[in-house]
Amino acid sequence: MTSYLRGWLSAGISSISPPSQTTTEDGDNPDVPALTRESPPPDEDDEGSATETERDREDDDDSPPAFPSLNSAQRVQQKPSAASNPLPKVLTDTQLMPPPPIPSNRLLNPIRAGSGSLAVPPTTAKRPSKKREKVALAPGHSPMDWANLKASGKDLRGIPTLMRVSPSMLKQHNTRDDAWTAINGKVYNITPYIEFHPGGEKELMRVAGRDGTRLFALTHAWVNADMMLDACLVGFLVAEPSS
Ligand code: HEM
Repeated sequence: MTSYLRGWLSAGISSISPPSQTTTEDGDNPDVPALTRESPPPDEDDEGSATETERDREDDDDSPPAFPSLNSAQRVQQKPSAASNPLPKVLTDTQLMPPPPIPSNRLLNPIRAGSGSLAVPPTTAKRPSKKREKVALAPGHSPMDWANLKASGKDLRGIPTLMRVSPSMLKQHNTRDDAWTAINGKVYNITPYIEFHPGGEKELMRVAGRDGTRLFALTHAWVNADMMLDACLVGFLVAEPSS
């Protein structure tokens, strides 16, 4: 180990010439060792005499350089054998990827299939027993008008703060002018919505004064009650307080 280090050190030092033999760049600090030039440039005289004739010959060559240069991108782009074969290669039927398999009947018709990840929710998969009536809404009562009314900032709740509503409290709000219903645990004042309901007043009033979650879901599970009635939120349905 020691001999290895010694050998390595001496080899390193030998490549550095002693300060006395070198001329440093600034020339006035002989203590700083400088690297010896392993291959000093040839003498100027030598260079001149050896290449004189070659240089003369080069100077005589007046042929311009190739343009575009031989390895330029421009040249490469022009290169493809497009000239010889201008048409792109067309794959035959056997070379093409086969078409995907035809989906099974079950995926195409989830309602008939009965279940499966693509099936519609069971609440609306069943044919309604009664004919559904869509009511002609009075002018100024379109879904867009309802959205505008909600956004107007008008009070549609009829109460100052949100409340806990028990089923017995809910029951008291069952008239057209004061109708509340509960859907998914939230209690809404549905009176302002009556004239905007596409299913009509009569159908909507079926849930007045009671929990309408089930009937609502059975009728139109796709309707987002939370979004439709957010401005009418009165409070939250709670269990009857024990007396
Ligand atoms: C309580 C909150 C309710 C809200 C926010 C509400 C909202 C809506 C909306 C947005 C539609 C139009 C749906 C569409 O075009 O796809 C609709 C239609 C309808 N709703 Fe309601 N609804 C409510 C309650 C009820 C209730 C309790 C019934 C009674 C069963 C009912 C019966 C209907 C009917 C029959 C239609 C029209 C027929 C149809 O579009 O297929 N709705 N409702």
